[in-house]
Amino acid sequence: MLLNLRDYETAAREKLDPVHADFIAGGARDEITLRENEAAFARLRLLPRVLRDTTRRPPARTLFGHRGGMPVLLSPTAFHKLADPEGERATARAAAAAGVIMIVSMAATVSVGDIAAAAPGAPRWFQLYPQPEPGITEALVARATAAGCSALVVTVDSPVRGAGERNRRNGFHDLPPGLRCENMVDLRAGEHGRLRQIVMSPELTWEHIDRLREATSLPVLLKGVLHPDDAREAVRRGVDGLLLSNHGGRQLDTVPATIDLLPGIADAVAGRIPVLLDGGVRRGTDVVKALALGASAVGIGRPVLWALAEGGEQGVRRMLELLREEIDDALALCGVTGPDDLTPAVLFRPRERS
Ligand SMILES: Cc1cc2nc3c(=O)[nH]c(=O)nc-3n(C[C@H](O)[C@H](O)[C@H](O)COP(=O)(O)O)c2cc1C
Ligand SMILES: CCCCC(=O)C(=O)O
Repeated sequence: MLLNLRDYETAAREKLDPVHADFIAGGARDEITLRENEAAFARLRLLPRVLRDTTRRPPARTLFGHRGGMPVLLSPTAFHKLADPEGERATARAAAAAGVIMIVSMAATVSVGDIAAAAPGAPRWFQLYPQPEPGITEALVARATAAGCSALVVTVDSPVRGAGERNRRNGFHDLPPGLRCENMVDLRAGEHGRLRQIVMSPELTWEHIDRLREATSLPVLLKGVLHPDDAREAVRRGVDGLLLSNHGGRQLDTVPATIDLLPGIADAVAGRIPVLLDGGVRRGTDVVKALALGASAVGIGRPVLWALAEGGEQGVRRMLELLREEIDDALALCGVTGPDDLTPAVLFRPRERS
């Protein structure tokens, strides 16, 4: 029975090639961070208020001009056609129906233009691994802009590709025949959408971010800043937002859970730019915890791919509906009457028991 986000993984595994299921589920190395993301949410305790009339509770927020129905985004994930033949088209339609922003992966198996055509008018952002050659990065930005993307999410936690040992054991190194990284087609001579076209480069520096910001008028968010000093540097350089993420435990293993890093990052940023968070969000209570600790919204990664594999567009729609119901339920039970009630006071701290 599909009662919650975790149930979609079980259902999806019955339909997916086990090698592809491992690609989705897996993390880097010992998968310590992968487990920690969910474990850290589970360790936090909520402390509700009562008798406050919570009839009007959804804290809809405006993010770069988009007022969402719920404070959830689809984090960028590669290769949706591994999960469903419609791939990112199906995801985009489901996101549009739920009124949530889809962050299209640079490694999508449908081009960003075709994704836009599948869900015209829907809010979407584009995720980018900056390429060492500025011309290629700029060509990608041009494709995303032409497809109506309203923000760029630049992934900065990948100077090298994460070491997923499940993929190594399974010999999964590139897309199966017939599938391509469609955003990359015709960008480099002699390459036609193979995964290796997406270069994860140790050469990247803050200057690449400055240059990207000069080349676009779109808001630029950084995905994968974990250190408060880097968060301050991002603000200093005029970055428009942060997506606090450890790549779902797929890059450097043994970094902390994002929810444990959030208070430090929120302090460093001090409200000057929005901070979003992803990693291990599976429950409405996880969303409430992240908002209470200073996130403007949260992203979900794997549950989207599991739901897509389970039931295509309808699967993702239903999964998002379940999450919406859970958020609503958690807010009501916490006694939250509006955004101002979402403060760290919603969280129970044992040492402040009086
Ligand atoms: C199968 C898969 C593919 C991913 N592909 C990308 C990607 O192309 N670009 C990126 O920035 N992050 C990528 N991520 C990381 C997600 O954006 C996100 O940070 C992570 O999945 C959030 O954690 P969660 O899966 O626990 O919700 C990927 C994650 C998964 C599981
Ligand atoms: C170049 C594709 C990378 C996908 C990714 O980021 C991941 O699998 O975590």
